[in-house]
Amino acid sequence: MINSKKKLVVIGNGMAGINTVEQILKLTDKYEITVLGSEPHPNYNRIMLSYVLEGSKTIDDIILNDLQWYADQGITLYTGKMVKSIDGEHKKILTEDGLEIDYDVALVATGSQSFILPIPGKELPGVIGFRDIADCSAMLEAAKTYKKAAVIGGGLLGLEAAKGLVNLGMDVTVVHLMEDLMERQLDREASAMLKAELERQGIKFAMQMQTAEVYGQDRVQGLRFSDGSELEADLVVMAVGIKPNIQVAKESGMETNRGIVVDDFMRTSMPDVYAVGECVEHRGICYGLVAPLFEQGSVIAKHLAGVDTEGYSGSVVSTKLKISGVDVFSAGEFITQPEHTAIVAKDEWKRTYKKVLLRDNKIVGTVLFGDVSESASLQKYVRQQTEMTDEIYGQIMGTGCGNHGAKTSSVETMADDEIVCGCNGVTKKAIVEAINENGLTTVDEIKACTGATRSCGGCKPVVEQILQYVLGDSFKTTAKQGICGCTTLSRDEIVEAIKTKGLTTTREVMNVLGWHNDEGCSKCRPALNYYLGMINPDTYENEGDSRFVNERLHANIQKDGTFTVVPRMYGGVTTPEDLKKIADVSLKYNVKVVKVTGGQRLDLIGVRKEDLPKVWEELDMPSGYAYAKSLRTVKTCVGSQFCRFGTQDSMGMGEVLERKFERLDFPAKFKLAVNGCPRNCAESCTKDIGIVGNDGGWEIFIGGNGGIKARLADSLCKVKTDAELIDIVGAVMQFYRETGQYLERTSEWVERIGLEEIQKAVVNDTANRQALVERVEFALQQVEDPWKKIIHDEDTRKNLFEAVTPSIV
Ligand SMILES: Cc1cc2nc3c(=O)[nH]c(=O)nc-3n(C[C@H](O)[C@H](O)[C@H](O)COP(=O)(O)OP(=O)(O)OC[C@H]3O[C@@H](n4cnc5c(N)ncnc54)[C@H](O)[C@@H]3O)c2cc1C
Ligand SMILES: NC(=O)c1ccc[n+]([C@@H]2O[C@H](COP(=O)([O-])OP(=O)(O)OC[C@H]3O[C@@H](n4cnc5c(N)ncnc54)[C@H](O)[C@@H]3O)[C@@H](O)[C@H]2O)c1
Ligand code: SF4
Ligand code: FES
Repeated sequence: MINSKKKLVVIGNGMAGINTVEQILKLTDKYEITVLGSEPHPNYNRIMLSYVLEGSKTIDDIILNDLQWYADQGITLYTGKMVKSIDGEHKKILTEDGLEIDYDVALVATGSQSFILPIPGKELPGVIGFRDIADCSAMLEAAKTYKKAAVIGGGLLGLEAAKGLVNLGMDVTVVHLMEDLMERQLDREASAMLKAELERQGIKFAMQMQTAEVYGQDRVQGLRFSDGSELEADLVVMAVGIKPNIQVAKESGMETNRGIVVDDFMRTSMPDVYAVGECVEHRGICYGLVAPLFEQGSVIAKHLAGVDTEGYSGSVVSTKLKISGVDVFSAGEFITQPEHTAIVAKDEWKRTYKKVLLRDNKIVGTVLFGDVSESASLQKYVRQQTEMTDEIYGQIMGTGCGNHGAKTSSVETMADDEIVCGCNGVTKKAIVEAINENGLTTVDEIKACTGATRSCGGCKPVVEQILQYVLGDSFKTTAKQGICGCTTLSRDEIVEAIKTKGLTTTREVMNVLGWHNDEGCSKCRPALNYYLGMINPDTYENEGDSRFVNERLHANIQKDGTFTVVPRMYGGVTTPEDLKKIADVSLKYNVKVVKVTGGQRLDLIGVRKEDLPKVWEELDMPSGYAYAKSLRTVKTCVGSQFCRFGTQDSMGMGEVLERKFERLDFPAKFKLAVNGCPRNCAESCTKDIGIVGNDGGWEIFIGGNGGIKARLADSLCKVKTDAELIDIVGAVMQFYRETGQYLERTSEWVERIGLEEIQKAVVNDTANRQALVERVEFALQQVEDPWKKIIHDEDTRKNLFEAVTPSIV
């Protein structure tokens, strides 16, 4: 039988080449396909090498198409085969070891190689790039013996490599040529925030350093810089960019420049020879991310299958750094120019930064740090150069009022054509249709069906949300979510392990429970610090470094770098003597504003960091904990002492409760209110615990919230005596402390645990209530006033308050 199929030979078994083959196979079976790759492996996910190095994936995990796949598709695969050139006249592919393979159509997909700086010593053992499995294995092996690594280049690759090496226990310095990290993707602000976060995660930096030489005898021993200084290193990773592999093209006489020159249909200057991927130069641009390469592959697949296509017209690229606990996103233009209108929001406390650039009111670029929840929408707006409107402003900035006030980044409001998976160009609509039409129930099934999540994996949380949204109640997460990217363990598993294994420090938890990331991240470290303190209140030593800056300094940082001081005023009641002290201190330390807070306290705004201990000393009042995940305030109404309607002494009870439970740590901030009668002047309905007096005693409400996600409190129970009230309040607090997830407010906790379950634990089961009360009493015995402690601690005063700037967790 005569084989009527055309011979398609692909040179390069990497991500772009095989993605193109996959797209061709979806459209046509008219090609007999042969693939030649110089690496000894089947096609794997190069992007995930960062995760292999970091320790969260193995080589096996990152194989995209195993050998069986090639066999199943009828593809002839040659691994470890280096192609030398293409003989266009005789239509043959020639390999370095003398093989000749006929072709009708050839596709060059040879990718890039690491750019190695042309400096003395570059060939010393221990100097490598980071491009393939071999490089990754070499680094994993080196880390077993050697301890000091230098990564040259503070771009995406260098930073991911550095984090991986830190995880392997190495002492890592990133040597960067420029003033800012990732200067090709980020502006100065985001770069600085990124650097601070990575330093916190254990990476050191040598900025604005030009490497002149790698020195060493039989192996690298260090770097010498152009200013004559040196850095010791027994492993050097060069991550200073990439160089397209164009040798085959040059040898074959194709037009090349930096890359292989192609037209909009990805045709090279040689007849019937196409090119795709990082080796390509299209309209003067060589791309280094998979999304544009897969778009190129789609054009080739359509063209070769005879499906109409407009051709490839270039891509707007966006990038995300793949380091757990560091969310950075950038798309389009990112440096503010005079012609731009810039929308900028920076939150130093939450460590988030958002910049959106407009030109002629069109969205042309964005940089996000810390909160990248709007990245998908912004990517679309940048790609389409969407006109800025009030609605879009409200959506992406999460501000404004009226209809566009609410932050609406949920999948429910996401447009159908919004691209969810940037790497593979998969829209929300495609995912929803795939779920509905094929009865999909897991992210893995969506991956197999649509390709979403298959490359960098950055879109997985959104894909999971879409799945949840489409399936509603029948949604079950199959892939268990860890508390952060450093672990797959849930909050309950971690708390259980701390108890059963007797773990005592955050580092011990991370080591014993196999954290992917030795240092943890800004999500898990404060959470572990809380769980450890909650479980071992008497023995656990609070780790200040694992707390947010406000909790370390016991004051709230403001946008101008000054702090606020809120002294405790039990039940919102003060005295002329205390007011006088507050006035004196405010005058003496030039407090900018004295503000009455929503919780009936006085807020001294604008205190300089170095003055904080002196302010506390002279105030001689307890800390009001306005900065902490702790009992903030007990708001009270006038109550029966003075009010005509009051049946209960709300001021008195508020003071009792506040004195009793102050300084107790909770998963999140905690607020109370006590009212003398159901008129509810102190607004119990929006508090974590709201107490309302009635004729026969008190009614207790829980789970109220007046914040972004407002929620009216649920009635928990009615009690007759003050003693019963205090017991149940204590039991609710302890039950929340023991079962709440770190940062989960009671409004979410009540919804998650269920009101009935809480009633059972703290109202109906009196023995359980008693046990909770005993545990909360025990925890309360350990608390002390932080301000008092600091006032008498010279070292802390000097190091924490008189040092130049606080390092922000
Ligand atoms: C560690 C790391 C992390 C990355 N992270 C991301 C990320 O998060 N997001 C993102 O979008 N991109 C990321 N990238 C970039 C992405 O991996 C590349 O853009 C993509 O792999 C390029 O695909 P390609 O097919 O053009 O090249 P490659 O995947 O490099 O494939 C080319 C293949 O051709 C082979 N070859 C070369 N010459 C010949 C020859 N003469 N004969 C036979 N075979 C040959 C090579 O050995 C190689 O296997 C990352 C890259 C690295 C190294
Ligand atoms: N998360 C991701 O998307 C991701 C991750 C890894 C790699 N990649 C891709 O892989 C490719 C390679 O990444 P890369 O970071 O090497 O490339 P890059 O070109 O993005 O960054 C190289 C960095 O090295 C710096 N540099 C250049 N010469 C230097 C010198 N002599 N000394 C010190 N620093 C020097 C540059 O200033 C630049 O910041 C890129 O295409 C990148 O997009 C992407
Ligand atoms: S809640 Fe009742 S007791 Fe309290 S101030 Fe208002 S009316 Fe008076
Ligand atoms: S965005 Fe990279 S896999 Fe989806």
